[in-house]
Amino acid sequence: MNKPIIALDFASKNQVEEFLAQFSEPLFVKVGMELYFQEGPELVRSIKAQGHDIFLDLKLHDIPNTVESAMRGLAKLDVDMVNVHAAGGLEMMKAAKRGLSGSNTKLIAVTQLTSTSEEDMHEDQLVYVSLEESVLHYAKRAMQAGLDGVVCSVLEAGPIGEACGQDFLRVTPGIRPAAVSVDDQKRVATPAEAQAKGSSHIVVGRAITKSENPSESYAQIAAEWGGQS
Ligand SMILES: O=C(O)c1cc(=O)[nH]c(=O)n1[C@@H]1O[C@H](COP(=O)(O)O)[C@@H](O)[C@H]1O
Repeated sequence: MNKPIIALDFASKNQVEEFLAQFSEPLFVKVGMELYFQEGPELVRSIKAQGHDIFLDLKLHDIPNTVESAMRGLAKLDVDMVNVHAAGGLEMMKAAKRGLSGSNTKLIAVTQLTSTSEEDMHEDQLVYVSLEESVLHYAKRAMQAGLDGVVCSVLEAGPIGEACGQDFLRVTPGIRPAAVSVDDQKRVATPAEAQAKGSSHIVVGRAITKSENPSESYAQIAAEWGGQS
């Protein structure tokens, strides 16, 4: 099983270093927009040099040419995983993949954000299929574009595994241990549910980073998920 991916949603390098100092083992961490826009590629290099795996979550969504060039730059960081928005379309996803050619970085596509409910999707996007159908459609397009997998909620991980194969990654945020508040997430599940319903990876932020004892919360989540901590 894969390690839980810890979302390092912090605003500064100091906060990240303070957080990482509480762990003695190599982690799989996610660097997202908040941190990357403050600290840039230098921090990514430094986290990598400490032996951690990195999912660089910048959710690219632009015209194919721009995304391809941006990915060519990100490929040089040699991170483990990056993402785009599937809503950017088949050609954009193919272009993103071309930009990464020659690197070992896995490319996944965000389907419908886990903060989106079916009602939100209808109102905001005027998409009137079910949320699961929309997510499945995006997953099939991502597979057609040659991507390694998708970001989805635990609720869609099983159907995507059946439609796209078990090797196609189902990276699932929106993870909440039973006692932790849901905040802005709408499609949530516990680590044990993620395990039972076919996620390949879980992404956990606040349940660890805002915990009184992050390393203990991480160990509990990893044990419930069944991954190595
Ligand atoms: O691409 C992502 O990582 C992502 C996609 C998605 O649909 N939902 C989602 O929550 N995320 C990210 O996953 C993390 C979840 O954080 P918590 O809600 O604090 O566990 C955040 O860093 C989000 O940016």
